Amino acid sequence: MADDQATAKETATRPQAVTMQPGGDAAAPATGGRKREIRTDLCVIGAGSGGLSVAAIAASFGVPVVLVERGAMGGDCLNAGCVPSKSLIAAGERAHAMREAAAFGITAQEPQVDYTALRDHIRDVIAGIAPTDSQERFEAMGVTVLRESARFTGRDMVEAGDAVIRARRFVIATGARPAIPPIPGLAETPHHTNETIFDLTARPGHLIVIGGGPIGLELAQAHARLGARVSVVEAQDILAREERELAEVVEAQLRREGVAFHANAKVTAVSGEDGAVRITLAGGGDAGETVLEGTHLLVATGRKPVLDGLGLDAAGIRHDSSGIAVDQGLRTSNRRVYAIGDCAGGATGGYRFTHAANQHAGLVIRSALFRLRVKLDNAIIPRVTYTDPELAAVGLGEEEARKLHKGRIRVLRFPVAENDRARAERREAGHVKVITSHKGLVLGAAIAAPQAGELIALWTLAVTKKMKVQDIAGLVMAYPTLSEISKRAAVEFLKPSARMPSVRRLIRFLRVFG
Ligand SMILES: Cc1cc2nc3c(=O)[nH]c(=O)nc-3n(C[C@H](O)[C@H](O)[C@H](O)COP(=O)(O)OP(=O)(O)OC[C@H]3O[C@@H](n4cnc5c(N)ncnc54)[C@H](O)[C@@H]3O)c2cc1C
Ligand SMILES: NC(=O)c1ccc[n+]([C@@H]2O[C@H](COP(=O)([O-])OP(=O)(O)OC[C@H]3O[C@@H](n4cnc5c(N)ncnc54)[C@H](O)[C@@H]3O)[C@@H](O)[C@H]2O)c1
Repeated sequence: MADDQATAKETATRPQAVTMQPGGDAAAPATGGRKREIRTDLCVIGAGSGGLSVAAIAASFGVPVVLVERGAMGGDCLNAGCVPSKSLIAAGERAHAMREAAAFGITAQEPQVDYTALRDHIRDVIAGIAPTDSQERFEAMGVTVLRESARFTGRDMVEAGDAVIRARRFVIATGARPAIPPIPGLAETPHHTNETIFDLTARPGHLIVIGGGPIGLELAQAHARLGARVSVVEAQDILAREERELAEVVEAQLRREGVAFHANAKVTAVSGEDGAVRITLAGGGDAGETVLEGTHLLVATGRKPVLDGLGLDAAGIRHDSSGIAVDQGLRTSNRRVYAIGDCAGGATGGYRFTHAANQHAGLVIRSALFRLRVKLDNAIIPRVTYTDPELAAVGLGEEEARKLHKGRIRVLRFPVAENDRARAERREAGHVKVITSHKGLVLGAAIAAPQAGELIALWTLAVTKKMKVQDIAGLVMAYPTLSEISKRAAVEFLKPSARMPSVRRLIRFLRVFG
């Protein structure tokens, strides 16, 4: 989903079209079919979250833009990522609520799940959002949309179908795809990734998920709630990039819901056919070898940038396995070319989120259109895993903060179980953890709680605006809301001062005045 698109009111000046020879050189002798040349200010490759945002904002300023997309408009987020996964998760929540209803005095029921109808729900949500990202909408904004594969043929030239595009600036936003690990037998064994799992029309009997990161866990919990038996196999700890104490909250909840975990396990072999897969593990809590037998296999072992066929070398653009190398201004080694979103490596730090791609888009606009100096700040990008409870974090974690601030930090916690709203809803697992400097500057926060993805907004503001935790402690939060958890964690910062003898002496002294 592209952000920041709604502002494109005026249509952009159209790019100029002329005819030229193959190979991209207007002066070259004709050697075959003629290519049409398009001269434009901005050429964006990829119409996913990042590319659409750049195109929409540039068009809203009347800048001529060519947008090249070889697949579905909207990219991964709309078609195989955020939107289908959150639609599936929403269905899982409904099923879970039916099973858990007895605690509220309502007869609990085992939900009957129709996976074909579930797939239709997912498709319907995608179809509802698709017009926002559509070719028609972007053309109406004045963007020239080419449904082709783009390839650099020179430092300032891209070929796309029968067009050669010469642009002042290029933005590469080609996204990422599932990274499939080289496990013996995996390539020959039927398996799903995020590109196919949302098309299931029957409930998996036993879904084995390889990869205990955000994708693996979100989909594991959703399918378990929809009635599938689910096992997760992970080479490291579960949600290894997050703080252990918070990842453990999520893991414990999934275990309670019946998900089996095999963490710190090595998959040594995969075999089988449709409906009957076998995974052989070494480690994972068992001394020897374990064999898991399942009906379906989902591979969620990370993402790799989509760079194939882009002709990066022809344009002098450096890249490696983490993506296109960019500096803090999102510029590649070719100064005319930026790279944003999931395909970018280097200074982006591998933050692969729709909102990170949108943030990149905003920076590129300032740099390419207004020639301003821009600088990425990864510390202000929140990350959320949409399990239940959700796990959200922003800024520095405890270990990182301790290192950077030479141990002079404060760690504040407050449990969800002491929040009245959470109690009323019987969703008491988790806590908020806030890291500050010894003077109270908010360095980071992490939350495992219901709606942690919403709650992290306050801490994202605090980190972005370099606020002090005392500012949060002084906020009036509506009662009863989950947001009170954040305030109560902030108040923890002030508690030691309430115990200071000097403060108590002052109160005793002030009593003298009546
Ligand atoms: C299952 C799943 C769930 C996710 N959930 C979330 C979430 O809840 N929140 C969140 O913030 N993020 C989430 N993400 C991540 C999010 O989807 C990505 O970070 C985001 O889509 C990246 O946007 P992008 O523009 O970089 O790439 P994409 O959206 O992937 O778009 C890239 C586009 O470029 C096109 N392209 C590639 N090469 C070429 C070429 N040579 N010529 C022309 N076109 C080309 C592709 O066809 C594609 O349409 C999720 C991802 C997955 C897989
Ligand atoms: N809620 C969100 O915002 C959201 C949701 C899903 C995905 N995403 C984005 O997509 C990215 C990719 O997600 P992901 O979960 O696929 O990747 P990830 O890299 O976060 O996690 C993949 C996990 O697979 C494990 N793994 C790798 N090879 C393995 C093997 N052979 N056997 C067992 N385990 C193995 C890794 O140790 C890792 O923990 C995320 O980093 C995130 O940026 C975001």
